[in-house]
Amino acid sequence: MALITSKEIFAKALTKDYAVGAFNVNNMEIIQGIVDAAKAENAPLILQVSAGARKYARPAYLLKLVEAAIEDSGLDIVLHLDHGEDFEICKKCVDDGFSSVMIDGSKHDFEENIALTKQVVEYAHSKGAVVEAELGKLAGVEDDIKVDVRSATFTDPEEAAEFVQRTGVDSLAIAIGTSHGAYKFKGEPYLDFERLKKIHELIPNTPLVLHGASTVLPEFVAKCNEYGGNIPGAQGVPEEMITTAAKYGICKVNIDTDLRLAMTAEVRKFLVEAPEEFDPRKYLAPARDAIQRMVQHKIKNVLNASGQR
Ligand SMILES: O=C(CO)COP(=O)(O)O
Ligand SMILES: O=C[C@H](O)COP(=O)(O)O
Ligand SMILES: [Zn+2]
Ligand SMILES: [Zn+2]
Repeated sequence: MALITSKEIFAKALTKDYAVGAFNVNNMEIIQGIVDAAKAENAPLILQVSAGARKYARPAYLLKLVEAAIEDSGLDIVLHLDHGEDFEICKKCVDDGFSSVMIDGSKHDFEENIALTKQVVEYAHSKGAVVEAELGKLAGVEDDIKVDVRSATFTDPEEAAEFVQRTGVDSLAIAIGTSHGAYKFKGEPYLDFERLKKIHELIPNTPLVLHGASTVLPEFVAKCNEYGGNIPGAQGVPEEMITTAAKYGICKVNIDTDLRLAMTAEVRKFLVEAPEEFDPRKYLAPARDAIQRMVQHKIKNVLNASGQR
């Protein structure tokens, strides 16, 4: 039971066409639900922390919670910085003991992204950590502005090959049509699988990462809306598309929105059905259990990572 890098688990995933779940964590109940699911499924696991999570939960708390999760579960776990904006936050997290960091240089031009990524790779590798970079832009989601997939800048396969060769990065997040949040597609869901296949063909040994990979599970959207929520038209990536993507080099699948929906649906339901209750444990416990069920479902039926630990 230890903090490990993703090197070995990605190498195995690449050869066996399954993907490793990378789940965003923000508090104890979310961590417990995810880790219990990975233990039950005997699956490799990445817990990832965004800058927003570091601000919300504070770094020291999250680090200790993940250490406790490793000790309590006996599992090897990857602790990953999600969407690191600059060298400084990547360095801070590596120095804090993260085994993996993402430097998200996708907002910079190609050469600037390469220079920034190389700087992070050099430092992280010197400390035994691994690095994820990003090439291509996911469409952002702002308030009620529905994502127009065409507004995203998809990853160029030849550029991806040059980027990996020049930076030495360990894994690469690519843009093929996904976006963060609950409103991923205006019309029919669409991922550019031809582009993914081409990227995988050019860099077959590079683990690829899919951000914005939540399905925005309809059952949770319906439950949220049934108990006072208001998220009409929320739509994500169909689960079969995620399973297909794992056959073409996608080794890491980022999931945050489905965690949020699973937790929020349970809390909303409880608060409507038990207005007399005011013990947070009464609604955080079922929320944690809902997260565990949802993550186990993803591992078993979407990522095909059960038993791959
Ligand atoms: O990409 C993500 C985290 O980096 C999460 O994506 P979702 O919003 O689809 O869960
Ligand atoms: O990249 C997006 C993840 O879902 C993290 O989101 P956050 O910045 O709200 O924590
Ligand atoms: Zn990005
Ligand atoms: Zn992301």
